[in-house]
Amino acid sequence: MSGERSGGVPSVGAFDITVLAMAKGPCLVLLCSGKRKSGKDYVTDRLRDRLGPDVCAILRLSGPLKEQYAKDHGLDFQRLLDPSEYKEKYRSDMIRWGEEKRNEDPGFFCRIIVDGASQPIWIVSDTRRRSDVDWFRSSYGELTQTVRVQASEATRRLRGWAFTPGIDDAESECGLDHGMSFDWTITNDGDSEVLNDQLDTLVDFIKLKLTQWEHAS
Ligand SMILES: Nc1ncnc2c1ncn2[C@@H]1O[C@H](COP(=O)(O)OP(=O)(O)O)[C@@H](O)[C@H]1O
Ligand SMILES: C[C@@](O)(CCOP(=O)(O)OP(=O)(O)O)CC(=O)O
Repeated sequence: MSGERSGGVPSVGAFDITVLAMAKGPCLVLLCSGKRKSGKDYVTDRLRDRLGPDVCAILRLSGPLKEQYAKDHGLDFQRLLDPSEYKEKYRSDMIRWGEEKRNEDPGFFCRIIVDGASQPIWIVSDTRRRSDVDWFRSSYGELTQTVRVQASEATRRLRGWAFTPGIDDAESECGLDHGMSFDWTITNDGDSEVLNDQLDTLVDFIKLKLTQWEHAS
């Protein structure tokens, strides 16, 4: 169940849970959002560390977006994935490019990232727009839960953030600021004990859902 591996080979438990997830669909879809440098990637990575990669998939809407944008513009896809200045240089144009795609088809990136996900717990690490939330809610209904990662501007500045007009005041950063009530809010201001306590509570909830899901016919 925990996805433990022995000698690099998936355990029977891990295999079973994958088969179950492929047959039943996901157990829980966590839609994670937060401002730049709030720690969305950090927090979602820590959640997956606790649950194990056989149980938990991190799905990034920006993954297929960056991949196609990199191909079209002759850029280094891997470098666009890092929390680096390279990504920041292209962010504004990637936003414009992604919005063109979403305007044609709001589910475009959502469908790509869920395709083939074989784990029961899905964490979408970068939900930014109401259309993303709407797509997941209409596709997975009550399996969806929203998670907001929160950090103060001071903390985000320490992590390299600086307010950039056209980005920090646009839909990409502000699309979920109003009209949403989040199921979970994780405060990630640098105190690891505070963060761990919040993750413990969320992981307990996820494990409970997993147990119910495994035993439901
Ligand atoms: N609780 C934390 N402890 C240590 N470093 C953190 C923490 N949260 C975020 N960071 C670091 O801050 C930077 C920005 O975090 P990241 O997860 O990339 O933010 P986002 O995905 O929201 O832009 C990264 O270098 C990350 O490792
Ligand atoms: C064009 C983007 O997808 C770029 C997002 O890149 P990341 O998801 O890596 O960003 P942060 O983690 O918040 O720094 C934004 C969008 O509006 O789609």
